[in-house]
Formats: sequence, structure tokens, C-alpha cells
Amino acid sequence: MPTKMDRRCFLGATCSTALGAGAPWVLPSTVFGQSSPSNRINIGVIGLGTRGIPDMKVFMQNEDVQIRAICDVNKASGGYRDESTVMGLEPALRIANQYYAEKQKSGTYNGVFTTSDFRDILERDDIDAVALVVPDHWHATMTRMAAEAGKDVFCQKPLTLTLGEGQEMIKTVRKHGRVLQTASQYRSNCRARHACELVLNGRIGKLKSMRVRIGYNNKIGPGPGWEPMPVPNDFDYDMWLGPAPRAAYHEKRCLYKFRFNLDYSGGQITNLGAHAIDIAQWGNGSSLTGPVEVEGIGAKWLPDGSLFNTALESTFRARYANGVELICESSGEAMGVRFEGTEGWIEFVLVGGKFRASSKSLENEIIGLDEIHLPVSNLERTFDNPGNFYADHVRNFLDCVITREDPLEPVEVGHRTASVCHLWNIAIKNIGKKLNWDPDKEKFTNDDSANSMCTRPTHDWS
Ligand SMILES: NC(=O)C1=CN([C@@H]2O[C@H](COP(=O)(O)OP(=O)(O)OC[C@H]3O[C@@H](n4cnc5c(N)ncnc54)[C@H](OP(=O)(O)O)[C@@H]3O)[C@@H](O)[C@H]2O)C=CC1
Ligand SMILES: O=C1CO[C@H](CO)[C@@H](O)[C@@H]1O
Repeated sequence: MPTKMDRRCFLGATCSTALGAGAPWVLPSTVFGQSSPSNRINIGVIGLGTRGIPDMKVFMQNEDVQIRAICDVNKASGGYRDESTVMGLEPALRIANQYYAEKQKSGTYNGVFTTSDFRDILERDDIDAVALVVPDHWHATMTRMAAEAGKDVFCQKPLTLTLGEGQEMIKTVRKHGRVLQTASQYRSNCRARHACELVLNGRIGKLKSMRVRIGYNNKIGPGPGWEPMPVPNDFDYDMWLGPAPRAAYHEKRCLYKFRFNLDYSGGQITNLGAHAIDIAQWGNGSSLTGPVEVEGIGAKWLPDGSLFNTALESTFRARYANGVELICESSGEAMGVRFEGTEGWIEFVLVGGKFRASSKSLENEIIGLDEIHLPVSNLERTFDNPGNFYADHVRNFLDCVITREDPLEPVEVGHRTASVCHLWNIAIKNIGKKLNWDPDKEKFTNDDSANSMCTRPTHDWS
């Protein structure tokens, strides 16, 4: 007999109508029999930095996965988020070879293909899917090319660099019948899902507002007058820049810090907003749409000419067609989302995965069979033990590669989450203006200059 919490997760899985996300159909991995090599899902990992090496390990630990190929423009260096850890192509290759050598008990393994040009991976017939763990300015281009090459895609968040990229990605992924999972892994967290199901089922009355907190910039960049640095040996800087504008090299432009330059990312607004706003969108039932009005309340930047040009901190407000208000701000408190309703509140703190609510009994609340249930990636998880939900999110992708169902965060949903982050960035460049946003047409209806910020020219890198 399932416990209360077991039962809730179980119901969530089986009754899912997947508000804003395709219903998952989780196939047991026994479908692969002995996981014979011919039945394995062959993966290429592109980008082996701060997140890429951990992602490769998560994929590798699935019995039915074979890492066939890896790609990075950097052979090896330190200076990523954890400055002293050496990452890049060579350390990743050592990790993969050692893993497979130990598994085969042969002592050696040399079966992983390496390259600094991701197109070499896309043209291989033996690759089923790619994990794109590269800076944000590459996500759209690599997704499009991977889909055209017939590969399924696990793409890191934020799915896009600009608002304009999303529809093209959706079109290409759907045209080629590919599975795409956005790596906003909190949708695989049992507590985040419970919070959203409670909100969607009216347990805090009518939802009035959502308060999102994200962190401040966590790195320091050089100020005005910074001096370019020589491009390191064994680093293909042109291929790192790719579709972004040409720019003089500085180590703080790359290696994790790309987040703080608008040519490659959107600062913490897109970096962390892609997690926290994703959960707000889920709980509001707006995963496939967006707000109708947005407003920048305040922002601080570094002096002009600094290498880092994303907002240091900011506050943003938006309103949805259902009347719900979204208030987002930079904060020293742990990243979180607080849903406030007419009869109570619920908060999900992403860092540490904590659930808080106006009433303790909400933790144990059961969602009935005839109520709204959100999709689940791992039926075993319970509220008391959300487990390794990142691994569950990856597994959900792999299951969908087999079943051809949509995963928890398909391309449309990843695009809409990223869009709210981009609206935040555009709004804080237009402080004092209330911008009306048409989420169907994906256009501002009262400001042409804001519309011009939805797309950017790209460099012809090929
Ligand atoms: N879901 C999550 O929790 C997390 C998601 N992320 C996301 O992952 C992505 C990567 O971030 P992160 O790992 O921190 O960044 P890093 O800079 O640490 O790593 C990115 C890697 O990709 C390499 N790279 C860049 N361009 C190319 C290219 N054209 N072909 C092959 N490799 C390339 C980089 O090379 P080089 O070493 O030379 O810079 C680097 O090794 C981001 O979109 C980020 O938002 C990151 C952390 C957590
Ligand atoms: O997605 C992410 C999760 O958290 C990290 C910070 O701790 C981010 O930098 C990263 O991009």
C-alpha cells in the first residue's frame, strides 16, 4: 500500500494531463533486455565545462547509454566556475575512458570519438542524441543543426539567447520529429511539482501573485579599459564565438563567465530565471504562454566599457491574462518562488529544494484523481526524498528518446520560460515604460524599439 506521499507521486504520474507539457510515458529500461550495444542510446556530448562533465557522467550512469563522442573547443584548462578544476576535452575523455574500461574490466578503453567541431558529431550515423552543454549563444544554432541531422537533443537552459530564436527552434525540432528536453531540472523535483499542483488545484485559493528571487552575479569581471589577452593554445576561440559578434579575447569572456556578457547570455536573469521562472510558469499554468504586460522597476549595471554588461541586480514586474502578477527580483536569499493566493501561500526554495507553506498540512495534502496532475519523471520519488532529480530529468529524456513522447520540458515550454527571462531583460532596459506583450504573436504591441530587442544579428560563422 503506498504511503500518502508515495500515493501522491504515483497519482501524479498516472493521471497526468501535463498542463503545458506533453504527457510522459515512462517505459521500463528492461525494454532493452540485456542492454546490448545495438540497443543502446548513443550520445554525443558537446561542451565539457562546468556542467558538461557532470552531464556526461549522469548520462553515462544509465545502463542503456553509450557515450560515443565528445566535443569541446578547449583541450583542457582551469578557470571555470570552480577555478581550480581542469575541464575541457581531454579531462572528459579520461573520465569516459576510465569509466568504460572499469565497466568492461578490460583495463583500457578507447572507443570515444573526440573533436573540437560539433559538426563532426552531427554527421555520424552512430549518434542518436546530443547533449548541448555549451554557452547560450550556441543553443539555437546547435539545436537546429542537430534536429536537421536527425538527432534528439538534451539542451541546457536557458533554451534561447533571444526571444526571436524560439519559434525557429520549435519549427525545426517538430519538422524533423525530434525529442528535445530543456535542462530546467526542477520540473523533475517532486516538491516543486507538489507546490505547483497545490496551486493549480486551488489549495491556496485564487492565485494572486508569484514572487521570484534569483541570486546576484557571482563572478567579477574587468572594468572599462580592460586589456585583451592572447588566445590560449589548444583553444578554438573562433568556434567558441560562433554566431556571436567577433570580440577581443579575455579569459573572463569564456569559461563560465560568459553568463555576464549579453552577447552570450542574459546574466543571472536568464541563468537562474530559467530555473525559478520555469517553476512559476508551471504553477501558474502558463507554460505555453507568457505575460501580457511587463515593466522594469529598477536595475544596476557596471560602468560602460566593462566586460560584464548584464544587470548586477534588478526588479521586474509582469501581469498575466488571468490577472496573476509576477514580481521578480535579485536577492541575497536563496533562489525561490513564492505563490500567494487568497487563502494562503506556498514557497519552493530551489537551492536546497525546500517546500514551505502557510499551513503545514499542505505538505501532506493529496491531489485527488479527478484533479490536475503534472507529469512525473520518476515514480519512485517521494516528497520526503526527492532524490537525484537531475538524473531523473536526464532519464525522462532517455525514456522519451525510446517512446518518442514529449519529455517534461519540450522545446515549446523551454522557449516560453526563456521568453519571460528575456522580457525581464528587455523591460529593465526600458525602465519607466509599461510594455504590452502579445504572447500569441510574441510581439510588443505598444513599443517598436522594444520589438527591435527581440532579435539580434548573428555572425556567419560557418
Ligand atoms: N541545468 C543546470 O543546472 C545548469 C546548466 N548550465 C548551462 O549549461 C551551459 C554551459 O554552462 P557551463 O558549463 O557553466 O559553461 P562553461 O563555460 O563552464 O562550459 C561550456 C563549455 O562549452 C565549450 N564550448 C563553447 N563553445 C563550444 C563549441 N562551439 N563547441 C564545443 N564546445 C564549446 C566551452 O569551451 P571553453 O572551455 O573554451 O570555454 C566550455 O568547455 C549554459 O547554457 C548554462 O546555463 C550550467 C550549469 C548548471
Ligand atoms: O543552472 C545553474 C544552476 O546553478 C548555478 C549556480 O550555482 C548556475 O550558474 C547554473 O547555470
